[in-house]
Amino acid sequence: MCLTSTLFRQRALAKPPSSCWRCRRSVFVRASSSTAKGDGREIGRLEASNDSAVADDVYTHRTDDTHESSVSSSTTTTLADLEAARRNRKSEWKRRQGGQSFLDHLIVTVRGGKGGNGCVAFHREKFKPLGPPSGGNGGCGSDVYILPTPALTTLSSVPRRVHGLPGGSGQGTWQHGRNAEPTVIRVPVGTVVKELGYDDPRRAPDEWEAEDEALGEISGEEEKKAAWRERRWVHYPRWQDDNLERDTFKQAERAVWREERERRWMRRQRYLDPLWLDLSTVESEADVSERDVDAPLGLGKKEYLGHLVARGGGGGLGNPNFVSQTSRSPKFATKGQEGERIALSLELKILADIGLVGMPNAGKSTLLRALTGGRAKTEVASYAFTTLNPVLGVIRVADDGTFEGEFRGVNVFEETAIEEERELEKQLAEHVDPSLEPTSSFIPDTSLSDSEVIVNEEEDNKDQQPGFPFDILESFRFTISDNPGLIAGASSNVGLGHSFLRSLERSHALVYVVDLAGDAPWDELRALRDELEAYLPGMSEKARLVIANKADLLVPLYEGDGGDGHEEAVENAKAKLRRLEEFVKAEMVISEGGEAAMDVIPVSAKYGQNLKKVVLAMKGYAEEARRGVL
Ligand SMILES: Nc1nc2c(ncn2[C@@H]2O[C@H](COP(=O)(O)OP(=O)(O)OP(=O)(O)O)[C@@H](O)[C@H]2O)c(=O)[nH]1
Ligand SMILES: [Mg+2]
Repeated sequence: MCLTSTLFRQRALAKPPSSCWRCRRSVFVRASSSTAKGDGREIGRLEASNDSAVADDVYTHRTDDTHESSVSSSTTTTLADLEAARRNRKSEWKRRQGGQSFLDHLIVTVRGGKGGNGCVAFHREKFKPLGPPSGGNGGCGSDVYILPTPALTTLSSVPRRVHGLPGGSGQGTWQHGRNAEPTVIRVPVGTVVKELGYDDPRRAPDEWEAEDEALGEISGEEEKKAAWRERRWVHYPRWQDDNLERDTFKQAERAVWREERERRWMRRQRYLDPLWLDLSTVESEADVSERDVDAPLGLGKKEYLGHLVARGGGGGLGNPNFVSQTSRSPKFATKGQEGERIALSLELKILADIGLVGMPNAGKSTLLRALTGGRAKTEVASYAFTTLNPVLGVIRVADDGTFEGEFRGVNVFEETAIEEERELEKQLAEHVDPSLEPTSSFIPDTSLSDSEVIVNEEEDNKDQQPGFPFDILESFRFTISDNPGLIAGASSNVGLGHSFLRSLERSHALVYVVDLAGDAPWDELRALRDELEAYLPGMSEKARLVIANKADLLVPLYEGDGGDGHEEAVENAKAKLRRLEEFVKAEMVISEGGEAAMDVIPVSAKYGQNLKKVVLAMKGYAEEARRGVL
């Protein structure tokens, strides 16, 4: 049943639309139609059952019945789905704010190249006025491949529409057209490619539906028939009418139709087994296929192009192909075939050893900056949803647990450039002090002079080069991904939704980050666990550790040491931490590791306190994962 009619009956639409918005045909379907016809098998049967209808039926291929069956499985779409889709669009839009070039989900429409046309020509030579037919065949359109490429880290460089190149047309004196070069879509390693299903509303029409659509706009049977022929045949100049009368042409037309029907049927079969590729490793030809032993000697080694996703159309046939006993000089040739059209959904899953999961403002980005000594360029600010897309950081650890961030000696990790820029803009807008310059990303140690601060920043750049002293100490490295904040209700796309969690699916271990200074960190933990479960049942079992951040706020470090209220603050902080630990013991067990409770480590990411413990624990998980224990 047509989706638009369903929506109308649910009163989601005020009046019935004149055409189905998904397949864009003006067929409006009866409410009583059967829902059992929705699969591609049925479509294939209906297509195949048109056996005897040849010349008159060739241009009206898709009947209303097939239209009904093709859209019948959409009936399950409800208003809640539409609302979820709207929220999804909104959260995607939010994630694209601020010129973010990171892209981890994309729908790409792919079209194989069109085949070149065949040629109608006759050989001409001196003293030989009536030469044989000599039109060349058209070349094949380009096939489209998809190739995982290690140099890419985001899908932003992948075009949304990919059209293969057309094949060259055939020419006189038996010159065949050139086959088009293959087209390669390069995607980052870790991309999952899924073909959109037949009933997916985001799917673009395939090559046959596109033709039906174009022909559907033409009124009158004769005109449709003429348009159908126009798309398939090339005639010798001024011989079109004559050709249409001839039996040889009618025979050829029937043969073309039979072959076309077979291709249509095969295309529908493809919907039953949609493409699904997990491109997690870099592949080479050697991994995938054996070399063809029958290939001619001396043939250069073929470059590996990746996985074939859409075939280019075959080239048209030149007029020598239609020579027969009864027709020695056929004056027609076929045009090139359309390439396959498919819609692919690309999802990028970042592979990190550890994934940070926490509410907005819990301090995930500050933690990543502290662990990498500020090398991971993730934004820190005091408002929710500062981080809009996952950011990866590499943690380098020495044997004794010293990590690079600690080694760099930066004291405080605070608000980064964006927060400062906003502050500056605000002040400029209020005309406070136009000469105000943004300060350094870090608040330096008060014992350093201004000139030393600058040196510190220069050294920061130098550290990127080889020869940094930590290179000698480093014995292990692992990756952490900082993620946008997850909030209760994210599963229904509240906030930024939880689409970014797809990156965490492939992380070996997850670590919760909660704000210990908040009112009820245990409630935060519960909500986080529930959201992970709502996203993917069983996903919360990957969580291994709870980091209780912002411990410094409970017991101020630099003020009142031993002063009034300090003892009391310490006692309160201890009591809160104990309560959190009890909650974790009671509710957050690691089932895989034999019902053990998760560790809770209080830290201050901002001031780099107690991070060594965190690093050692994370290192343990990463090592376990590499040994295949996790
Ligand atoms: N006092 C104190 N403040 C912290 C600490 N860690 C983070 N903050 C502050 O908390 C605020 C939020 O920090 P972020 O690192 O941006 O938090 P986030 O979890 O990445 O937030 P989103 O990206 O919005 O999800 C910033 O103002 C930080 O300076 C800490 O250990 N102590
Ligand atoms: Mg953040």
